[in-house]
Amino acid sequence: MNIYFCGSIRGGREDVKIYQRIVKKLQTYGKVLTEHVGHADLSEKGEDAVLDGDKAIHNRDMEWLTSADVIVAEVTQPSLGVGYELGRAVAMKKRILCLFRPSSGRVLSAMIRGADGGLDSSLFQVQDYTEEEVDGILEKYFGKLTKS
Ligand SMILES: O=c1[nH]c(=O)n([C@H]2C[C@H](O)[C@@H](COP(=O)(O)O)O2)cc1CO
Repeated sequence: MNIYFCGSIRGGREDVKIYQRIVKKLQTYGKVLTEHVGHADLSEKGEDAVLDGDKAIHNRDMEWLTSADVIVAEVTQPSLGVGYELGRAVAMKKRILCLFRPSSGRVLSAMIRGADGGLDSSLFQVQDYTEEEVDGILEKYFGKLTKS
């Protein structure tokens, strides 16, 4: 299974430890295409090693998104890139799980919270969580996915 993980980079790296934890768990279910999002040494400048810069990052990520079976996004730290990826993924009719921590004190964008399809089986789901709960939430989500 190809998994595309979204997390803030230029939007700020405050949550990188949580991204790392999520990526590690996701790797037990399949190939995480965007593993770099969880790397502690990736700063909010973004990936600078890519030769063609931002265009190459965008085009590579859109290819990965197209090939993904499921998208998991940590949406607590607001990020234009993550919002864009989610919009593109919705247009591609991908299966999407968004994870948000209310303990951050932030209020999630209505454009994300409001996109939740409601039913457990819906393509777009938003799940509020605390860090301790994240492994269990992913186990439940991927448990259902692999059965369907
Ligand atoms: O260097 C990068 N590499 C990369 O893969 N991205 C993608 C993956 C992340 O889920 C998302 C982060 O967007 P932003 O940088 O606007 O926070 O965009 C974004 C950047 C920098 O914008």
